Amino acid sequence: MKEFQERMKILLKDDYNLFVEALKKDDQKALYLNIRKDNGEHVLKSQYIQKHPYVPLGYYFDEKNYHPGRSPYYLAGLYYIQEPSAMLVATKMPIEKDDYVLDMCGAPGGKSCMVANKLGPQGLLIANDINLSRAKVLSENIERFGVDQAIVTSTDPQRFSSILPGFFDKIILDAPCSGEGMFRSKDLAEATWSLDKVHECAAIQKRLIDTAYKLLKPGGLLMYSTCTYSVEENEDNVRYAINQYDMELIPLVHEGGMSEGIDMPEAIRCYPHRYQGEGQFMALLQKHGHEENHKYKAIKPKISHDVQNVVARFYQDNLNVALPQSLYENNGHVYKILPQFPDLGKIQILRRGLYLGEVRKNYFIPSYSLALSLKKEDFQHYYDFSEDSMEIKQWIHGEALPARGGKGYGAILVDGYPLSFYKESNAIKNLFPKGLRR
Ligand SMILES: C[S@@+](CC[C@H](N)C(=O)[O-])C[C@H]1O[C@@H](n2cnc3c(N)ncnc32)[C@H](O)[C@@H]1O
Repeated sequence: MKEFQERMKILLKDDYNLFVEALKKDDQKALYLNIRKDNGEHVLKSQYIQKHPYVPLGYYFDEKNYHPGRSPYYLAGLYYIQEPSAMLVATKMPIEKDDYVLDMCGAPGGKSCMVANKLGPQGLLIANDINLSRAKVLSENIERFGVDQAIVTSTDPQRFSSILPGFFDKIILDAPCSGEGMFRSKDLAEATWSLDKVHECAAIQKRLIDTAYKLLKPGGLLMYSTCTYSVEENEDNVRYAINQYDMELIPLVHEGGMSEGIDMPEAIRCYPHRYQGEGQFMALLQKHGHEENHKYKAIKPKISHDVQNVVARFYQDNLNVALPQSLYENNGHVYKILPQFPDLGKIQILRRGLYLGEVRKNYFIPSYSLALSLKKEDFQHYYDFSEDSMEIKQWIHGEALPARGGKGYGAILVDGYPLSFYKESNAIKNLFPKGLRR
């Protein structure tokens, strides 16, 4: 780590001591609200939060006194907990409602869920991570946010190149990196850093830039970001993109505390002694060139009449919303797909749009994600309990509740926000996912 410290001294000059002091402090926690949930701010404990100055829907919170991650509101998808500098990446990415967006290295999903906050019904997000177990977490977070314009995949992004060249309006490349921006004081004493690692990461990042360029539409935007300070992994790679390809650096707006890139005023660097958050780098690049003539295959609805009828009957008997127009069934698992969803061939897909639930024999088991994508008024039946009620504690623990005289499927709500489905007969049977119970 001595070598890392020497490099930081050269990089930061007079600021180095301030930087070392800042690393002694606890890291700052933050969250942003899910735009799909009305009035989400009211569920936050106002005495422990502070509005993030530059992130719409973003808040810092006091982790010593407030644990929003433990609240049932978290399980109801009201917010995403993310490091405050990392939040800037998707905040600074200009996203239009009907954009097709790829999050190449998406897990656990902090940027993907914020992109989903900005997309409209015609938009598309492909959220990918090469690592399957991390991609599963990404998929769970997309589920919790009730997103229906997203496909979650786990593949080497290079594999998209033959299927979707020139397809995306926007790509976020939040690259795997040496992670220097996440170090705290104690890390400085431990040998977890090496220059070899920096060079290894820089090489991987260049290959990811190559792929991103192929996948972008002419005129499309690439947000390149890392949580590290090394110039090799940041400005050098941005220069590589500009020199190697027909790409232009688009200036990002610097707000209080954000620093310029090294000899690159268009880019943003965040340092813990200047900005309330960890280390972060981001730069926005635009691909030049003319419209290319590629053909993409859209995924077609695929469901048998019998299965569709079972799902339709469930909607009619229990919900106040129409059955989605395009459904896709895979071994009894039913998804709502959208016309803009491309056919991804043999790429491993973890989530193909909104997962509605499973048809077994001739009945339908509605999913947690369906519940979280709906509003209170979309259910014909529900029981609404407060955040700190015994019923909500029992529910999250996986217990059934005593019957209250209803029949069939409905939603358990926490202060008006759907948390999961239940099935009532002689008890209120718990359909909250087993893996999330606590
Ligand atoms: C910095 S993290 C991404 C954080 C994420 N964007 C977020 O905001 O929650 C980098 C991710 O890149 C993934 N990764 C590593 N190599 C990759 C590759 N070649 N292609 C795609 N993802 C990769 C890692 O599994 C890791 O989850």
